[in-house]
Order: sequence, then structure tokens, then C-alpha cells
Amino acid sequence: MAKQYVVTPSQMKKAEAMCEQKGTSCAVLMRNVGSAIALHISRIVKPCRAAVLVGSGNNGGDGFAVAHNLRKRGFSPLIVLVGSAPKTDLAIDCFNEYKPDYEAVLSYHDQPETVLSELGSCGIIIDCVYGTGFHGELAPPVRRLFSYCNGSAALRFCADIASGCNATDGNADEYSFRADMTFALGAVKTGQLYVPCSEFSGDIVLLDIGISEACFSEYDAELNGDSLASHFVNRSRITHKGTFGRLLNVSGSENCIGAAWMSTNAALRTGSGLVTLASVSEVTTSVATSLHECIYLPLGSKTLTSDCADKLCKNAGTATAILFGCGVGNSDEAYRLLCALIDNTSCPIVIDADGINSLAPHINELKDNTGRLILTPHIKEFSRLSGLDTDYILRHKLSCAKDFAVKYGVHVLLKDAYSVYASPDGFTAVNMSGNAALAKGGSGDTLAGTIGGLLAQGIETGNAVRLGAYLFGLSAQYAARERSMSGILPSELPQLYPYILREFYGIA
Ligand SMILES: NC(=O)C1=CN([C@@H]2O[C@H](COP(=O)(O)OP(=O)(O)OC[C@H]3O[C@@H](n4cnc5c(N)ncnc54)[C@H](OP(=O)(O)O)[C@@H]3O)[C@@H](O)[C@H]2O)[C@@H](O)CC1
Ligand SMILES: Nc1ncnc2c1ncn2[C@@H]1O[C@H](COP(=O)(O)OP(=O)(O)O)[C@@H](O)[C@H]1O
Repeated sequence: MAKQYVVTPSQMKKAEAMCEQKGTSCAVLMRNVGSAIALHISRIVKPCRAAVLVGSGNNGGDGFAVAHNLRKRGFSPLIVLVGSAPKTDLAIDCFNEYKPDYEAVLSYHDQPETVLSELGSCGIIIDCVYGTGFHGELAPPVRRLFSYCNGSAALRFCADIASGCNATDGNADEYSFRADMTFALGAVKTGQLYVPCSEFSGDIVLLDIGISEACFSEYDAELNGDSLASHFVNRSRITHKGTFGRLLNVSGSENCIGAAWMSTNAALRTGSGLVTLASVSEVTTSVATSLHECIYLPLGSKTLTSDCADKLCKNAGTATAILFGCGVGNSDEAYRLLCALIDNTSCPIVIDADGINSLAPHINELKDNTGRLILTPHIKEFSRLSGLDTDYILRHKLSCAKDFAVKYGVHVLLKDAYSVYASPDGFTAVNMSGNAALAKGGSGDTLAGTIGGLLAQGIETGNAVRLGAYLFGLSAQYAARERSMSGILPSELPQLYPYILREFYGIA
């Protein structure tokens, strides 16, 4: 299972050049693009009339190869030249080679009205107008074309990146092509992680086009992927519960009982040997009615206070990981409890939700052994921690997470539709598993419990955080295979972990 990357267009060019040096030409890559995209489309759409919008560069060249391969799969491809005829040698060669396969070739410049009317009878539209070479703004006629496409009932796909979007910074012309699905070619492009480009991209599917891992000498981030499953703890025969670690979960308060339930449930489902829930008695009593494998440590009533620090720290002595903060309430008391745990333990501590909020005003007081702290903020929480504006964070997620992690010596999982992990030494990875089913209260609690449960089993910190985020996202995708995303609940997802691990990775 090869590593996959997030790259800028210039880093991609270097990878393509390296690929050529290793013996695979760009002409071959372009043909690989054609077959990979056509195969993927044919798995989700029945053969139909397909409009392929092509530009004059190599993204357009991809379009000629896609049309040729769609034809082989029973589609009827209509080529629409947007702008001038193909200009690059690669694109010209592809066009000439595959010309006989096309139902027709129309020039949008010469016959705009004919093109718009023909588009109306196409079941799918594939945008191969501009790829990583796009710069500036769309010309008014192209805006008109894309507005028409964006309003049509056809299923819309993009080759590499939605036309009108900048592949480096994610800026986009407001009339950019709006895809249901974008096929990122060889690597995800950095701009696709950022709004507004991410909003034009639909689902991003990364396609292998034959550029090997070794060709990527430079990249902005690694992508979380299936290889992370190898970090899952092997359950060999001669083991006992102590073999699989002990998580102390300090979560919940009178009004947030569910946060404690969801995080504890998720931790149990990762295979953690022992999970203790420390919370106010209303929470422990309530959670105990439905989670039977957990141990409970009741601490006072209504909300957690620093009065229980001694009792908590005594219990924390045997923990192999701690989760602090889901639904504990944002207060100085919570901060003091967190400090007591940091001062009196040496295991990794996941700090989530109100743990983050109560830490935020004191972030500059963090000192020494911070390398074992894992902060899992969503964008707003990260804004509180860093003082940065949420719009700025959304457009600079990679550098924001990385700079913060390095500055404070902590691990960060900056959560969003595409979450960013950054380690204290500046390594960054992006998680793209998941879907909009996760856009619900309780997802963060479930994820925090997942990461806590994995950490407790002794998985190296960065790997545990990345594996937790990846597995959690996969569970949402798995659930959405049979059910609508709207009604899938975060609390239901951990029960899918064992199925995913068995079905996809053969993990016992
Ligand atoms: N190299 C490889 O090995 C492989 C590359 N691959 C594919 O190549 C893509 C990159 O191709 P690329 O570099 O040719 O750029 P591309 O995105 O087609 O656009 C360039 C054209 O658009 C034009 N243009 C730009 N902005 C404009 C504007 N606002 N308004 C109007 N025109 C504008 C620009 O004009 P110019 O800047 O010259 O004025 C030029 O004509 C990449 O995304 C992937 O799909 C794959 O096949 C895998 C192998
Ligand atoms: N559209 C989406 N696509 C993928 N993941 C999402 C999406 N929306 C939310 N998530 C994930 O759901 C989680 C939400 O976390 P958070 O906002 O802390 O939830 P809560 O505090 O309500 O429990 C994060 O892991 C985030 O990555």
C-alpha cells in the first residue's frame, strides 16, 4: 500500500519529470488518466451520451483520452473544444489518435448555442478544460458555459481539479465548474483542501495514474491511507486485558452525558483492554446503564471541579492514555484538573472540546513534556487556541496546524471535512476519509474516544491519531453504502470498526 501525497502544481511537475526519468512517459500517463477515469465513471453511471469539455492544454489532452476510453465502455462521447484547438504536443497527439472515436467535435467558440443545446441531452459532463495550469479568471463565455453546466441535471465530473480553481491556494473564480466528483490525478492538489476550491470539487477521488511513491521527492503533506491499518494492534492468542492498555476518559457533565457515552463507546470499540470513565456521578450512573464493559469513577456532581484532582490523579497512575475534555464544560476548574493530570502522569493525553476551550487562554503556559499532548480542535476551537481568524485558518489549514504544533511542541488534529494532522517536528498529514454524515454533534466525541482507545494500546502517537481519523471517516463511508448520510448517527459508527477491519484489512 503505497504512500499518497498532497502536492502543489510545481511539486507535481517534479514528480511527473521524475516519473519520465524512471521510464514512464507523460504520454503514457495521459493514457492512464483516460482509462482510470473512464473505468471509475463506468462503475457509477450506465453508458449514456457524455460531453467532454476540453481545453487547449494537457488537461484537455486527458479529456481526449477519457472520451476514447468511455467509448470503449459503451458511452457516446461528444467533444466540446472550449477555447482554441489543442496546443501541447501531448494533447495534439491524443486528439489525432482518438478522433475517430468521438460522436462529434464541437467548438464552443464557433457554435455556443449548439453546444448548450447538445449538453442538454448528455447524461454526464466531464470537465477537462483547465487543470493545474489554470491562472487568473475565467473568460465571460466560459463562465456562461459553466453556469449552464452547473445548473444542468447531468452528473458532473472533473479531471484533476475543477476548472476555474487554483491548485495551489484554492482560490476560485465564482463561476468555476462545480463537480459531483473530482478525479485527482496521481496526487491531491493542495488547493483542493481549501475553500472555495473544495466546495467546487464534490467528492475527491484520488486515482493512481502510474506515478510511483518514489517520484514524489517534494510534497506539502502525506495522505492518510490504508497502510495505516498496519499499526493496528495484533491480538495474539496469549494475551489478557492488560496487554491492550488502559484508557482513562475524563468526560461529560450534567448537560453533556452523551459526550461521555460516545467517547467511551468509541474507545471500547477500538479494542482498548480497559476503559475507565471518570465523571460526575450523574454521568457515570447514566452511562453505566448501557455501556457494560467500562469501569466507572464517579467524581462529585453536576460538573468536574479541581477538588477531585487527587482521586483522579491516583487513578490516572495506571492509565496508558488519557482523554480529557468531551463535554466537561469550559471553566478554570477544568483547566486546573487538566494541569493536575499533565503534572502527575507521563502517558499521552488527548485534549478535546472543553479541554481545548479551557486550555486556550493559558496556551502560553504550556511547558516541558508537551510532546505527549494531542489537541483535536475543530476550526473554531483552533481559532480560540491560536487567535487566528476562522476564514484565515480555512484557507491555510496546513501551515496553521504545522506552525502551531511546532511552536507548542504538541500534536494537533485540526478537524474539518479534510482534517490536518501535524506533529511537533513539523510532519503533516491530511485525512480525506469521511463524508457529510459526520457533520453532526457528537462526531468529535466519537473521534476523540477512538484516538484515545488506540493510544492506550501503545500505538505511536502520530500513527494513532492518523489511524483514528482515517478509521472514523471510513466508518461513515461504510455506513453510507446502504443508508442516507442524513440519518447516520456518530454514536452508531464505532460498531462498524470491527467489520471494516475484518472486511478490508483481514484484521482478526
Ligand atoms: N504533464 C504530465 O505529465 C501530465 C499532465 N496531466 C494533466 O495536465 C494538466 C496540466 O496541464 P497544463 O500544464 O498543460 O495546464 P492546463 O491545466 O491544461 O491549462 C493550460 C492551458 O489553459 C490556459 N489557461 C490557463 N488559465 C486560463 C484562463 N484563466 N483563461 C484562459 N485560458 C487559460 C493556458 O493558457 P496560457 O497560460 O498558455 O495562456 C493553457 O493553454 C494536469 O492538471 C493534468 O490534468 C495528466 O495528463 C498527467 C500527465
Ligand atoms: N462534511 C464532513 N466530511 C468529513 N468529516 C466531517 C464533516 N463534517 C464533520 N466532519 C468530522 O466530524 C468531526 C466533528 O468534530 P467536532 O466538530 O469536534 O464535533 P462535536 O464537538 O460536535 O463532537 C471531525 O472529526 C470532522 O473532521
